[in-house]
Amino acid sequence: MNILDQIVNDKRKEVDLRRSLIPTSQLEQSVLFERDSISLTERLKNSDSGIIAEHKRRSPSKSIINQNLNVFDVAQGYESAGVCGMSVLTDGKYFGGSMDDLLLARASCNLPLLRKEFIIHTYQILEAKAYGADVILLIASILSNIEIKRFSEFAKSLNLEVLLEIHNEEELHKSVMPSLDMIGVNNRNLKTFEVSLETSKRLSTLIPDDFIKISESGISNVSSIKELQPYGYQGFLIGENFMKTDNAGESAKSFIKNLI
Ligand SMILES: O=P(O)(O)OC[C@@H](O)[C@@H](O)c1c[nH]c2ccccc12
Repeated sequence: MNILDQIVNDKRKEVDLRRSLIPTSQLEQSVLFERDSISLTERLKNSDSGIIAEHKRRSPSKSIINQNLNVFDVAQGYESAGVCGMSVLTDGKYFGGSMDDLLLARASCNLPLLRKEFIIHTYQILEAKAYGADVILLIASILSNIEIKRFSEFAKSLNLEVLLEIHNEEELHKSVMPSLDMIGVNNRNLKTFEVSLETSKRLSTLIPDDFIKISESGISNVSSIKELQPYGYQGFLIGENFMKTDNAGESAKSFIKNLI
């Protein structure tokens, strides 16, 4: 069994447990359900940098990245650095994140927030809304075409934007549909952890122009972004490169200064 299969197996158990404790009616009562979403796509369209900065304590590929930062400093730092949006990992077992991280990020900044999670059930989309997210991630390699349709349409009905993540051509073809807002190419293969920016370059021409294109993972310098921009990428998702430093916000700030 590869690591992605393991994560999804654990996630199914976790979601069952969560659903048995907190009914959807309770999630729908969250005050954050009434909040107007902030559009990530609009920010990306109007940005010179396109940086989406991630809060990520650890990962299965790198183990510990940084356990010493707190989410509100990171969120405020990213906001004052001028990023377009923030991605918050909420998986606990493999990434050291939590729903509380999302909630604290929401309370600390006015950035569009992406719930970075392995979504396999509509319940997790309600949770995303109830804890202050503006955008959800759907990972094509773990979902069927029908699930992608059902989940993305459900997200849109809650005024959440949808980022669909792909890693190869087959995943792209099975997923393209009007209920998506952004298509992200993960440069990291989640089954083997291999990283290559060539994946973004290769798939770029196949992504229809109706979607904002985002390149994800393994971006550690400005020259990688300059390399990807001619391929039509308007968003760049960066985690480890900022989180491995003592001050993620300052790191993002100097990165953006060098970029624009
Ligand atoms: O830390 P990096 O290499 O900059 O990567 C960030 C982000 O792209 C990565 O965390 C990610 C992309 N897709 C995912 C899906 C699940 C968990 C994590 C991810």
